[in-house]
Amino acid sequence: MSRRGLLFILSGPSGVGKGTVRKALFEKEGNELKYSVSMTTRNMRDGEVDGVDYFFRSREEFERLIEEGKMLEHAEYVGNYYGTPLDYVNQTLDQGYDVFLEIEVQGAMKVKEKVPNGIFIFLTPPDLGELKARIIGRGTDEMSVIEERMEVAKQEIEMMSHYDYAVVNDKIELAVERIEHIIESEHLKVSNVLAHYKEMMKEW
Ligand SMILES: Nc1ncnc2c1ncn2[C@@H]1O[C@H](COP(=O)(O)OP(=O)(O)OP(=O)(O)O)[C@@H](O)[C@H]1O
Ligand SMILES: Nc1nc2c(ncn2[C@@H]2O[C@H](COP(=O)(O)O)[C@@H](O)[C@H]2O)c(=O)[nH]1
Repeated sequence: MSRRGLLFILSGPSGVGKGTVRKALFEKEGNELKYSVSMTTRNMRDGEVDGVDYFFRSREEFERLIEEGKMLEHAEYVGNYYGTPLDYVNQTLDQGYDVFLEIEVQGAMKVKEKVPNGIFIFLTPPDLGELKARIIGRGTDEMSVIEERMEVAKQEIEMMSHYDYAVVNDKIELAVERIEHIIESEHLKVSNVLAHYKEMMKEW
């Protein structure tokens, strides 16, 4: 594989279904798309596995990695750090694989500054009532945190204009199909096809 991979960023308000849709997408996509596991300082939830769901790290370690320039982006979200380890993303793109990030909006905007040719996808809820119902239904947050997440969600929805695509998560399978279509279309863009041919021609 000679072409550098494409970087896809799935973002959107808390509870809209980013994790659910991403997992369903990866079950279908096999090995072609690589998921970048994030790092966080929040506590592990029941059923979560270190290195699979997140790299769970202390605040001290996270801050050291920020200082050392090891994070592509990071954000403080509801009292904890979340961030994308830089080396994995760079190495995987260099190997020619597409990389997929699932991150909140502040972090996505930082990636946009650093990687303007990333493909930014905003996952939207069918409506705000459904968003709140999903966060409550998940049963992972206390009511005060849910209210905080809803306030952040309203500000985040206003950031949609900075994204390339908006995908409504009404039904999981439909949201996954919409994202698959986006990935396919991005591969057909002349700029991306041309980059692939330019790399090939260097080798001839
Ligand atoms: N299309 C959908 N229809 C109904 N429920 C959904 C749908 N997508 C996700 N959910 C449910 O909504 C809840 C929130 O989903 P999920 O945890 O994936 O959201 P998230 O955006 O990753 O949240 P966070 O940003 O807080 O990590 C879960 O209980 C999930 O099962
Ligand atoms: N800026 C980043 N945000 C991230 C990253 N990984 C996950 N997230 C987002 O944080 C919130 C909260 O997640 P939760 O697991 O505590 O519910 C959610 O919106 C995630 O998408 C990251 O690397 N950078």
